Amino acid sequence: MEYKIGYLGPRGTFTQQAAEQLMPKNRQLIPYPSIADVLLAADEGKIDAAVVPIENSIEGSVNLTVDFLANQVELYIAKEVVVPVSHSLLVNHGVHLDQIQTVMSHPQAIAQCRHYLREFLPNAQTEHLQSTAKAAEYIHENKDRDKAAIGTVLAADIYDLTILAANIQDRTNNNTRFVLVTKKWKELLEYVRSDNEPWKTSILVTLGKDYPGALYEVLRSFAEESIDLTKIESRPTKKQLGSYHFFIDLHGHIDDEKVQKALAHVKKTGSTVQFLGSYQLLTFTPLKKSGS
Ligand SMILES: O=C(O)C(=O)Cc1ccccc1
Repeated sequence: MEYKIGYLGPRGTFTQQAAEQLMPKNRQLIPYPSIADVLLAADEGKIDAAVVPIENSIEGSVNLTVDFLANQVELYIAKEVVVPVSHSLLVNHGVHLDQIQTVMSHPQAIAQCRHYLREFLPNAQTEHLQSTAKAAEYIHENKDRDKAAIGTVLAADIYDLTILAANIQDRTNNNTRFVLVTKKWKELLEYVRSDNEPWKTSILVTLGKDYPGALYEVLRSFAEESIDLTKIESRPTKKQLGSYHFFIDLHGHIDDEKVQKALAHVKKTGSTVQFLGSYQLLTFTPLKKSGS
């Protein structure tokens, strides 16, 4: 069995590196031009699963991914991986820093390199593209001599670019969480599960009606079962201003008795619970060839 795994492409993205490790065997990796495209392809059954970034240690949630999983598609997280993100400034061969007028990349990559850009390219414009590798591919194809891309060391190799500066991110501890999401959750879970890694579960809670202590009641349900929450984040429901739902990550598997008990209690308080997946963390192995 070969699984079709889509990822935010083109070749040379951080997402590709995550995808390679999330599904090391029996898979065909297929690049998609945007997060929306790859999630919709998985939702429509054109591919078996998608790999997308979901959260960054500096910039926070990747809202597009989180909102899609909540509202637009029915996909479940089967595995996660945390990838250390190191950005490089990529140019066509022979281009110098003082020639660069535009820096192109994924918005999060540009945001993560603000200090470098302010110090070394204070007059350059920035341009947002769908991914870091798209920017690298663009300047390669157009042979631009006044543009640079922020991207991976891998992209420099693929698109035949020079690394003008490496490790240009503001913080050395720049990590991004990527998830493997699928409609075939049970099947893929069997495939990617590891023996002794603890489980996490992601859910989306929508409060039934707004009354004092509604969120407190939800949180109490988990506290009473001694369930550890690792993340809680509110996002607008997009239905009306001031209406939110809550993304909650917790320790445990959806089938655990205490998780079931806590969720039953949450529902009893009038809130709804949308399951987003139970999954384990894969430990990322850094590439041998790296920019550092
Ligand atoms: O564009 C990429 O290479 C991605 O995989 C998305 C991304 C962008 C910036 C930081 C982490 C992931």
